[in-house]
Amino acid sequence: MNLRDLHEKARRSLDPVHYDYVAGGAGEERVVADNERAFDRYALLPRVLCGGERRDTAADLPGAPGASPVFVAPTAFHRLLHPGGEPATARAAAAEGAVLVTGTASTTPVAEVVAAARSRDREAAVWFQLTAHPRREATRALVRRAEDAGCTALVVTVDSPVFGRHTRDLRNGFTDLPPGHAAENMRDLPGAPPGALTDIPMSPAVSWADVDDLVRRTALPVLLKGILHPADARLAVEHGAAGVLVSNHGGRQSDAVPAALDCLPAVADAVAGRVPVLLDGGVRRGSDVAVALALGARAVGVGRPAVWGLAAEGEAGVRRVLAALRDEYDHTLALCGGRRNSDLTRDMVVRKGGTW
Ligand SMILES: Cc1cc2nc3c(=O)[nH]c(=O)nc-3n(C[C@H](O)[C@H](O)[C@H](O)COP(=O)(O)O)c2cc1C
Ligand SMILES: CCCCC(=O)C(=O)O
Repeated sequence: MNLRDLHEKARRSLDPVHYDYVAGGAGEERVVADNERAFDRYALLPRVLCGGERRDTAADLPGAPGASPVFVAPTAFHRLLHPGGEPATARAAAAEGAVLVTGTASTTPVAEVVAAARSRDREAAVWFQLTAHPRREATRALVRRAEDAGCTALVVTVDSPVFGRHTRDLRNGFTDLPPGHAAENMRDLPGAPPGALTDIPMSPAVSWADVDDLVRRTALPVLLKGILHPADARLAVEHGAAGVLVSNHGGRQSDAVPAALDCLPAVADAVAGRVPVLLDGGVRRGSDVAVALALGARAVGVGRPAVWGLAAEGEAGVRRVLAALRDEYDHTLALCGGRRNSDLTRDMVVRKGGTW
């Protein structure tokens, strides 16, 4: 199965405006393209004669021991893309042992998303992606909803002090959710009526003090999503983050940043093993997973590939995407002479074109 076929099927089945919302990014979409292209710049240098019959690709993640090394990155508005919505995605992720990061901008309340995941696997880990609200009481209420729902970690998006300018959405005039859809987690939050994209307000005032407040108030591990600068990775650890997610939001915020993969080694060096480093952006094949793990990631997220699976075939489509990536990754690991994820090391990734 080729993930490109599912993408094509999704493209045919979606309203073109909604397709553009998912596929598109900020500005000229240079970063969208670069995230994928970055993986093409590297090759894997295998080790041989490593002598092991069994492989174990499980990854220990905050609030998710033994998870798949491929997780579902948070993406908004699943009911817009398939009637099964977030519950379909959640069941698929749980069935594949993959962490689902469910979003603030979910079209299903977080409690229902977690319940759907647990209906497949009682131990399923669902993390909650938090967009900090300009009003602290609203942010705290969102966190409480995630905690009460049974989420096992919080993923705070830190790359969105303002919303990215999505060129295609601006051209298509896509600013509001169609009638019948709402950002359900925002219901009855102070000052945040549901019903429009713009009702998930972002806050340019968010700072490290908010991270401190969050870490103090919740017992859940707090990961920061959207770290690119190694100095911020260091700060994240100092402020009590339980993990750092290297991400440029799939090229949907700034169109002037490096590919996520190109930021990974420096962030991994800065974190120096103190907390897990994760990555999302441009992961499309099992060998991409291997390159990212070798360059210092504990696990990698997929945004658009999971959405294409959902739009094309609902729960079964998401499962196919996650199963294919994990299976291809396992095969790549075998070809690299690895038995576990930590067998992939930085010396096994080389720039294409030779180094002499
Ligand atoms: C349609 C769509 C919606 C997204 N919504 C969110 C969101 O609500 N919060 C967030 O932190 N990231 C969001 N993201 C970014 C993803 O979490 C992730 O960083 C990105 O999609 C990874 O790149 P990839 O699509 O190349 O895998 C969204 C991405 C897409 C494509
Ligand atoms: C308005 C909700 C945030 C969606 C988002 O983060 C994205 O589309 O990239």
